[in-house]
Amino acid sequence: APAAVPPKLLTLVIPFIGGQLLLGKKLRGFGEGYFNGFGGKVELGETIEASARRELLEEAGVTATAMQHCGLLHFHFDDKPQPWEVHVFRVSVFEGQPVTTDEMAPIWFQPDQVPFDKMWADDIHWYPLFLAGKAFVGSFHFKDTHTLVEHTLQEAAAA
Ligand SMILES: Cc1cc(-c2ccco2)c2oc(N)nc2c1
Repeated sequence: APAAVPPKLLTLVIPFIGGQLLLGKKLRGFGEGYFNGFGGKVELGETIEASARRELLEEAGVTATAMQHCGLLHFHFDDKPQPWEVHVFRVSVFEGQPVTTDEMAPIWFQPDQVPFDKMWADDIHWYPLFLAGKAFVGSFHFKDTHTLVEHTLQEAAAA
């Protein structure tokens, strides 16, 4: 059987505080104008959780003081050989004030105002579970970065 390509590990960190979500608006480069949680690649030698904290500090300028792993999302793409494994974290307390950088503007949203039309196509499926405080596991098959073909999603045992 063809050797499986190990998944690319990524983190996705979303503060959910006082009933509001903090998302980052990409100001330039890949995905300009799109909104997402904060995150990126897990580097060699760092734990997934340490990577999540680092990304939140680098991208939003705040330090997570209460954070829980709440989701595991697997992605595979028709146009990429390597699958992606995204670890989603909910931050309920952070220290500091969110900072706008030249790359990213942090913006607070009411749950019913999340701009799904300017977000990854998988988000509209799992955000309801995230907002309900659930833990979840999902698998998403993308044709390319913008085209979601099919997905499965389950609530998981409490994180
Ligand atoms: C394939 C993929 C990757 C990411 C991602 C962002 C940061 C780290 O991984 C996603 O984020 C969302 N919301 N959907 C996503 C799909």
